[in-house]
Formats: sequence, C-alpha cells, structure tokens
Amino acid sequence: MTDAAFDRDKVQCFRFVRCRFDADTGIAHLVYAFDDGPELVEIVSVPGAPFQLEPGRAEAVERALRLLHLVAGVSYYKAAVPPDIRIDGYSIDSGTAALLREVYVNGLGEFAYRNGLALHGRIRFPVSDALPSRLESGEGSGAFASTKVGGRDDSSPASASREQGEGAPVLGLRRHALTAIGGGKDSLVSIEALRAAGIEQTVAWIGSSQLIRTCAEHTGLPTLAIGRQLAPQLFEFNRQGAWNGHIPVTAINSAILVLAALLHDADQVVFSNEHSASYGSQIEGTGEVNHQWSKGWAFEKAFARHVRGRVAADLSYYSLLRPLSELAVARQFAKNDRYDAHFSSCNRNFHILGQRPVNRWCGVCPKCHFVFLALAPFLPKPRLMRIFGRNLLDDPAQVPGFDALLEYQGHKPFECVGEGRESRAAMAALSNRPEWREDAVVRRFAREILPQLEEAGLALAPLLELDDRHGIPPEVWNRLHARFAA
Ligand SMILES: CC(=O)N[C@H]1[C@@H](OP(=O)(O)OP(=O)(O)OC[C@H]2O[C@@H](n3ccc(=O)[nH]c3=O)[C@H](O)[C@@H]2O)O[C@H](CO)[C@@H](O)[C@@H]1O[C@H](C)C(=O)N[C@@H](C)C(=O)N[C@@H](CCC(=O)O)C(=O)O
Ligand SMILES: Nc1ncnc2c1ncn2[C@@H]1O[C@H](COP(=O)(O)OP(=O)(O)OP(=O)(O)O)[C@@H](O)[C@H]1O
Repeated sequence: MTDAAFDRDKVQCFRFVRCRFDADTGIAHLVYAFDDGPELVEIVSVPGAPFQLEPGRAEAVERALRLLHLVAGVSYYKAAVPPDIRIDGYSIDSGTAALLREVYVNGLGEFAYRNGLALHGRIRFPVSDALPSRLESGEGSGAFASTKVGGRDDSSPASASREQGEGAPVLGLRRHALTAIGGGKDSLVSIEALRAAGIEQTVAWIGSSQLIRTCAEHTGLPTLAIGRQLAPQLFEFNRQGAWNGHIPVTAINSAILVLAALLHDADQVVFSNEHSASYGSQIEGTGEVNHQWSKGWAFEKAFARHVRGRVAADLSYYSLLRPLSELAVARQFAKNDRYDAHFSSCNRNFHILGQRPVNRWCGVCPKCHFVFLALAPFLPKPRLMRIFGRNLLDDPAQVPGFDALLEYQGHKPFECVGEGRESRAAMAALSNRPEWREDAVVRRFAREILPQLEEAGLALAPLLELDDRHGIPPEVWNRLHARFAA
C-alpha cells in the first residue's frame, strides 16, 4: 500500500508502529500503519502537564501507554481487517494477546456482523515467549504485589494466560476516583453516589462535547477534559471504501483513563456500565451480537485484571453500576433533578465530526425511546415531558421504535438500550397507570402485545434487584449498597 490510494483488499498487514508519551506536554502519540503505507497518528492530550514522574510511575505510564496503543488500534485495524498483525518496537505476552483478541473479536462483533465478515480465528496478535515473567515491558521498580482481587469474581477470558506477565508494582496511588462522565444519566448517577459516599473524585471525559462539559461543570467537582484526535487519514480511507462500522469505544476510553489516572495520581477509574450492558441482540441464525460489548462484564473483568496485573497493582478499574439493571439506574436517576436541564443520553450529540443536534433529545432514535420508557415508571409525567420536550409514548409514528425495544417482531436495536424484558416490564407498568395508559404507544401495547406475554415476566421489582457480580472495591460497595437497594 502506498500514500496514493487505499485498497482494503490489498492490505496484508496492520502495524503497531510506535507510541510515545511526552510528560512535559501531556501528549501521547499512537502510531499505526498498513503495510508500508503512511503513518496514521492518533493524538491523546492529557491536561495538567508538565508531569513529574518518579521512575516507578514513569514505567507504569509506559505500560499504560502501550495498552492504550494496542486497544486504540482497533479503529484503524477495522479499515482493512488484514490477515497479519505486527507490533514493531515492543513485545507482548500471551495474556496481553488474549485480552486484545477478546477486545478486537467481540468489540468488532457488530461491525463484523453488519459487514458479513468472520473475525474468529483471523485476529492473532504476535506473542514473544522470551519475555521476562513479571512484566511484558521489563520489570518496574517498587514493591510487587500479587493481583488477586480480594473475594470478588475475577475469572476472565484472559485467565488461561494468567501465569505469564502478571505482578505489577504497587505505586502508592492517592485514594481518588477518576469518574468517566458521558453526558447521560448513568455516569451522573455514579457521580452523585460517590459524592454521597464521601469518595473524592475528578470527573473526566474524552473529546470536545460541549454537552458533557456542561454536565461535568454542573457537578461542581474538579474536571479533566482529555483531547483525542483520530488520524485524519482514517476519514479519507473511509471515503475510499474502507471497512467501517462500530468499534468498542468504551475499551478505548477505559485505556485512556487508566493512563490519565497514573498521571493524576488516582487509584480508581470508575465507569457506569449497568449489568444489562452484558446482553446483546439475539440475531436469528447468528446468535448474540452485543453493540455494547466493551461496556459488559466480560470486558470489565478482563481489563481490570490486566490493569492490576500488568500496569499498577493498586489501580482499580470498575463499573459502579454493574449491580444495577437499566431500570434500576433509571430509578436512581429519578431521585435527583439537578441535571434535568443539561443531560442527554441521545448519541446524536456525540459525533466527533462535528454535527450538532438542534435538540438535546432527537426523540426518534432507540436511545431516546429507551430512556423515555425507562424513566417513565419512576418520574412524574410532567417532569419527563419537560426533559424531552414532548411525549414519545403518545406518538403513533414511534410504535416501530418501541416494538424493537420490546423485541416484538424483531431484535433489540444495536444501541445502548436495556434488555427486552426491561422494556416490556416498563411498558406493562405504564399500562396500569392512569396518566400513561391512554397514550397511543401504551394503549396499542396493552391491546396487541400484552395479551401474548406471560404475566410472571412483567413485574418491575425483580428487575430492580441488585446483582452480586461486580468488581466494586468492598470499601466503596459497603457505603453504597443501601443507597442502590432503595
Ligand atoms: C456518535 C456515534 O454514534 N457514532 C457512531 C457512528 O459514527 P459517525 O460516523 O456517525 O460519527 P462519529 O462518531 O463522529 O465517527 C466518525 C468516524 O470515525 C470512526 N471512529 C470514531 C471513533 C473511534 O473511536 N473510532 C473510529 O474509528 C467511526 O467509525 C466513523 O467512521 O457510527 C460509527 C459506525 O457504526 C460508530 O463507530 C460510531 O460510534 C462511535 C465510536 C461512538 O463513540 N459511539 C458511542 C456513542 C457508542 O456507540 N457507545 C456505545 C458503547 C459501545 C462500546 O462497546 O463501547 C454505547 O453507548 O452503547
Ligand atoms: N466521552 C466520554 N469520555 C469518557 N467516558 C465516557 C464518554 N462517553 C461515555 N463515557 C462513559 O462510558 C460509559 C458508557 O457510556 P453511556 O453513554 O452508556 O453512559 P452515560 O452517558 O453516562 O449514560 P446514558 O446511558 O444515559 O447515555 C459511562 O461510564 C460513561 O461515563
């Protein structure tokens, strides 16, 4: 492949060329290439430079940088999906390769399904068996700790390889949470819960979304806005017919925040991924395809273990909302109206190429449909109408959108929405409420769909119960359990 043109079918090899972090500027360069083609340089900028890093911290930053380089490569790899992968300049062990294979194969699951590609067996990261046994990139200084996550379930897809490469040092990180904020309801629920539990936090986000900034500023907490620029050639490749589609963006954001946590001396990276995120769309003839795979529990477990084992033993990565369903998160959000005029879960707000919606809620996408439906059982109707500016459940044109959420005559949309059983239970609850039951979509549900459903599956209460599979540190969970149970 040359500079002149991009032909996805001719590409043989995807290369991780090099990565570099400059502590004086806070800028990371992540460099990739296809064959001997042009360098594709992604730039991540972490505010707060210059960073004074003692040797043990600098080594951990280098390990986090390589992890980010490897994970963020998925945006470029997908453009050609070539048969070979090469890593120039450093080596990885088999545990790291196993994690990456999971991230690429599952995180590109929707991409592969939509493009008719088979990724299983195709994605192989080269492994060096001659690595030192403790750390893939040379041993760090400082006290080494075992990576057991006390008492919690830390089995992971990468566990088969746990004997190799684990044993990162304890860095003595400050007790402080870097909480990812996405502008929607989920992270706001986490931020308020951590605040109530007295845990110090900085709210952090990636990208230039004004909506996220406004929500972050509204928390009144310290903020950290991290810049990210994709290599510009990717968009040109897309114009020239590159493979394109969904990527596991949460995995990339997670790796960026792990790097930022080391730079800003925080011992926790907190995401807000509910347990419903672990369930994908059931596609006839294909099986499960999960749009939000890197928001799921399998990713969280594998990534958290990798960070503790190979980056810093005292750096926790977890999702505070893992025990909650989407409906349980909606119930928590309803308790506080502080963000009503600022938040949005509608993904049309978050394009990196600059489109800006006129309204915070487009009102026609699966996320708008789902968030409206999930909040409706828990919010007074006038408050919900003020948030959305209209009643999506009284618009007959929206029936097909809600049917998809109910998994009625179709599969769950490829979006960040709850499980079909959550949507059905929410709709069934509304069909019993005088203020909702006459609205067009609810009325039609009660008439046509409800009679076909088993009553036992429609109760809200079981869906609000907390799940005990999570990776929340016990000292945090002990302070929050009662709040989330109510
Ligand atoms: C905002 C959005 O939904 N974007 C998806 C959309 O991309 P579009 O072209 O409409 O706009 P951009 O997001 O600006 O992307 C431009 C191109 O750049 C590629 N790209 C972007 C970010 C990145 O990290 N790597 C990239 O390669 C992208 O492919 C475009 O060509 O459609 C795309 C194709 O299906 C999606 O990939 C875009 O999704 C974004 C990466 C994104 O941030 N989406 C989140 C809102 C999202 O879907 N979050 C999921 C979490 C899923 C997970 O497992 O992490 C969720 O909330 O469920
Ligand atoms: N730009 C971003 N920077 C950092 N973290 C992000 C960003 N966008 C989303 N996240 C995080 O990724 C996770 C999944 O995002 P998601 O969009 O589901 O959450 P949300 O925006 O908090 O809520 P909602 O589901 O209502 O949109 C959350 O933990 C969120 O904070």
